[in-house]
Amino acid sequence: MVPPADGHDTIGQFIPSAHGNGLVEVSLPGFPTQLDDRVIKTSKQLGGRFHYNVDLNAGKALGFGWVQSSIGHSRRSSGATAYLEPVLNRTNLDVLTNTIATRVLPSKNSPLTLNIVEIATSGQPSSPRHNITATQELIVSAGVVNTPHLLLLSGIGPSSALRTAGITPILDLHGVGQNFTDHPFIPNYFTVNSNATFDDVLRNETIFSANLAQYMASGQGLFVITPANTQSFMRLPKSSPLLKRFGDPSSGPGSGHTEFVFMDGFAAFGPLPQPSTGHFLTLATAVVSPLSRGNISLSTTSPFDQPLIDPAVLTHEFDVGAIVQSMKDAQKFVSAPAWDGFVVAPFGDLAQATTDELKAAYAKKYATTVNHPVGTAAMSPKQANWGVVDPDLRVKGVEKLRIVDASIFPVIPEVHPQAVVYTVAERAADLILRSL
Ligand SMILES: Cc1cc2nc3c(=O)[nH]c(=O)nc-3n(C[C@H](O)[C@H](O)[C@H](O)COP(=O)(O)OP(=O)(O)OC[C@H]3O[C@@H](n4cnc5c(N)ncnc54)[C@H](O)[C@@H]3O)c2cc1C
Repeated sequence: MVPPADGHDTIGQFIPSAHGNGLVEVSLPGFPTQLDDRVIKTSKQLGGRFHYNVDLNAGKALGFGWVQSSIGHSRRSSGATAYLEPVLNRTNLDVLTNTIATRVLPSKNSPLTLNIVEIATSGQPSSPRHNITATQELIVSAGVVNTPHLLLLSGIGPSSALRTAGITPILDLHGVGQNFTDHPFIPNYFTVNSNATFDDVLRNETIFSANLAQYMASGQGLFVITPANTQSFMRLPKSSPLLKRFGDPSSGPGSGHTEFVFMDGFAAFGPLPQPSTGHFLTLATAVVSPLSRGNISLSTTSPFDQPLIDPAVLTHEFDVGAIVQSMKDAQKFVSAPAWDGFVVAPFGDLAQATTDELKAAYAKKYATTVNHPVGTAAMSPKQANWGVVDPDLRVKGVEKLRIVDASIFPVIPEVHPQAVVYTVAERAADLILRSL
């Protein structure tokens, strides 16, 4: 945890002892918005399911509190900046840019050993192809969409679907590309009585350029934030009929079912563009323990064509019911006294979404994903007949091929996934070292 960009006093905004000094830099919001105090005050006033949580990353994820972002010294801190850049001068490391892996290939059929990667060195369909053979093992980390894409192109996946797509199967592994899970997300828009939202920054090129210039020159101002400074994770009410009907899909009583993210302006998620006039609050709500499952499949046999992605957003009734509950919770939250004189009214279709049925229709119209997909090469127990990798992240039924990315998550975490991806990667590094 490093100081926020604006250097403000963070006492009471996080629990220092819950944070270490790892490689990825994390900080609290470095530019205040007019929503921040209102959110914190309301959560302290309402309590219960809406309670304040001083540090959402200190082991108890429920409640309302400050967003912690992987931002250090006003810049994004990431796997690239924290882990890769510092070791780029190592003699045993080569990074090939503008290069894509097009297939993994066997060096031996019995036992099936997949330790050759075919690459296209200029990243174009016409690029020359080269094969690189790993002496130890291949590690695929192409992400939730492209890891299953690469496996399917290589003939690893559901055999009948592969044959239909024109690929000769080399390993019948049904889980490849299945179990796609993401957090469905909707914007709840409210008109507000304020000229200080970020709406005019997005509408007016001069104001936008001034904000950008300030950020570039000093690392300060609006562009230093994500732009959400506060958020929450909430449980459904204990009496919710959804829990009775579907059981509890979360990982336990300390984990959320829904999330709120507060943005000080019109965030154009979903089908509606930013209106040309007016000032807004976007209270985005998400389901973080969804039961809908989508999939990734081949559109063609070319590695240069995107695969088909079916995110299956809000296709399970639990998810629809939970997002409707989040909309009611959002309305209750912004009706608290701290918002008096600021929030004017629900905006657009939300104003008409007065019943559960109409809220569900609104959610289906406006839903998108939070870009938190996981699960398309899921980890399962060693003997399980489902899943794609064993607990040591080795691909089932294959030698010398491991997967390390968010595709191996069997279930979606009820939080944002970046830190969990890094945790998996750290664990994988230990497993790989131990196996050498
Ligand atoms: C717009 C957006 C916003 C997000 N915001 C947040 C957030 O605020 N907080 C949070 O926790 N999470 C966020 N996420 C989610 C987070 O970024 C992902 O969960 C995480 O990056 C997944 O890591 P990964 O290693 O599985 O895959 P990735 O980070 O996607 O890495 C895969 C890598 O493989 C490369 N690759 C793919 N195919 C090939 C190929 N064939 N050959 C060679 N290389 C290939 C890609 O270029 C990429 O570099 C966001 C995601 C998006 C898209």
